[in-house]
Amino acid sequence: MNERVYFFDTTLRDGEQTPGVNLNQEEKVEIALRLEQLGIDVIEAGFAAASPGDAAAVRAVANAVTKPLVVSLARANKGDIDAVINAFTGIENVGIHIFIATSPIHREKKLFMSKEEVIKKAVECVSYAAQYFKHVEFSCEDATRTELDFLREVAEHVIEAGATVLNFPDTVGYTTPEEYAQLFQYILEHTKGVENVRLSCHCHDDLGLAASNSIAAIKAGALQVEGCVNGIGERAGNVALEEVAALLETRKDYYQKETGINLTEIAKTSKLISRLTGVSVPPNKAVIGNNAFAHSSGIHQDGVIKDKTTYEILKPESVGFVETKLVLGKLSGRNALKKRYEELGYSITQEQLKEVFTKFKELADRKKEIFDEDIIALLETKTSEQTSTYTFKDLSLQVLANKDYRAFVHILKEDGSVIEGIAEGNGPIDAIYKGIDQGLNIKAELIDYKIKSISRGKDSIGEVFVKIKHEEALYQGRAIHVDIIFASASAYIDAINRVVSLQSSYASAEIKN
Ligand SMILES: CC(=O)SCCNC(=O)CCNC(=O)[C@H](O)C(C)(C)COP(=O)(O)OP(=O)(O)OC[C@H]1O[C@@H](n2cnc3c(N)ncnc32)[C@H](O)[C@@H]1OP(=O)(O)O
Ligand SMILES: CC(C)C(=O)C(=O)O
Ligand SMILES: [Mg+2]
Repeated sequence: MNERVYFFDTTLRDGEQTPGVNLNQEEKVEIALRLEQLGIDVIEAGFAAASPGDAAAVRAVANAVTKPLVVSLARANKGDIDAVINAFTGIENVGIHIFIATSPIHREKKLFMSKEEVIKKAVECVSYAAQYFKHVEFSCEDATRTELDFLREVAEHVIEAGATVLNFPDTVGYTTPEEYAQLFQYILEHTKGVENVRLSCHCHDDLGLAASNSIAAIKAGALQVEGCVNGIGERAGNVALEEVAALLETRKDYYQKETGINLTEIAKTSKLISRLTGVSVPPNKAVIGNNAFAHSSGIHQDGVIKDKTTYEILKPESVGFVETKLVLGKLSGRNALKKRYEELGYSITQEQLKEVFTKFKELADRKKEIFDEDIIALLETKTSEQTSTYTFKDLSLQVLANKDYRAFVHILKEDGSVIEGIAEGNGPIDAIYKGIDQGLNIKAELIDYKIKSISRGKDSIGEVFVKIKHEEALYQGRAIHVDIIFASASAYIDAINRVVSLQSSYASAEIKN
């Protein structure tokens, strides 16, 4: 039978120590209820002595949740402990978390206490709190910079005084996986009474090792992991609990541990915490980042289409995300493009795919990300161009001394010849349209011109609609392109193609008659 690892969430306490984060009572309760859904075993709801508001929030959280145990942090002094006792008066399933720093740096430079004084304070406080709480967690702050034999000494004393959980925080993110594992092994092997308590790890990410250190501690025998969803917290943050949970699940074969975490709740919990704290999740963040299940290169996309396990070790739906994302862009291949068309309801032949893929790559060279609207537009453009007599080729513009424009427009005819039209106008579009008229020797009046962006972002595709009048009849034209000048010229030529096509159908009707 696999051992059970307990998840202690301190998003509402250490997480609130993230610079700029301040959660009010309602927000703490909302997050706590979600943490309960996530399957968190212990919720550290705050630091009762920090402010009357936090004491009230800690109480409100304890009243709101049913299953998880709720604790409040307290320094090793009677005042802080009394604040927790008062906050939890009359509530079941609560506990206290008392801490004092044990490292020489903190003893000498912050607390101004000797080893003996630290032990005395710790014992006094744990014994006092144990009269009120069945669950008393004790933390040796800055444990990873503490002499190992002193840690053992403190541990033995507080176990005797009534502590039920012993936590060895890597307060400043200083330790390494090997060293942290050795700390737990040492405590487990040498501490009297250790079999009566649960050992806990608490890692900060100052050197980017919070997850590696936490997992090393678990492997070495820690049965509780403390951290925050989204990895928020003081400085570089705490370990991201979702990473530890996902790792223990994905590599159950190796770690052989059970947890109470409902992985499918991770996405919702992460989003709520991000919204209420205002701390956004980086796109590349493991498990919860926007890109965590997005594949952008052709070879990966091809693999994932054939079988997701080629490039996914975790199913997005297993952590509450809807689906794998294939992000279309410059590095995508035909298989991903075809799949997206099919998902959007367009079935295309290999021949069509070949043609549209060339346009797709041209577009992708100009745009960072290709959206669904873009690829639909590509397909539609292709269809309308199939019947075109004239196609816009390129143009150049000159600004004249009087601020008018002169346009040199090149139009490709069906037979491959290029027609040039030159004209002046009071704006670039006016000059281009007059240039097209001149080149094609046609007299059309522009009745309407509209431009809108089809997709998202600064490099979005522009869609231009034009309406022209020719010999009393109205014709519409439409074109899309990332370059709006290109789209404007193409839309006008599209309308002219409709004039030409109607004229040629009249002509053939007359011949038949
Ligand atoms: C590693 C961690 O994350 S620890 C948790 C950190 N979280 C917080 O500090 C958030 C809440 N903190 C607060 O609101 C305030 O700091 C309070 C209300 C707790 C205390 O405020 P103040 O009384 O003004 O003290 P201040 O914060 O300036 O200094 C901390 C004092 O606690 C002492 N102290 C620090 N840790 C402990 C401890 N674990 N046990 C006993 N005393 C401690 C310090 O030595 C210092 O004492 P001093 O005033 O005699 O020099
Ligand atoms: C209060 C303790 C547990 C803490 O947050 C730390 O040492 O990082
Ligand atoms: Mg901490």
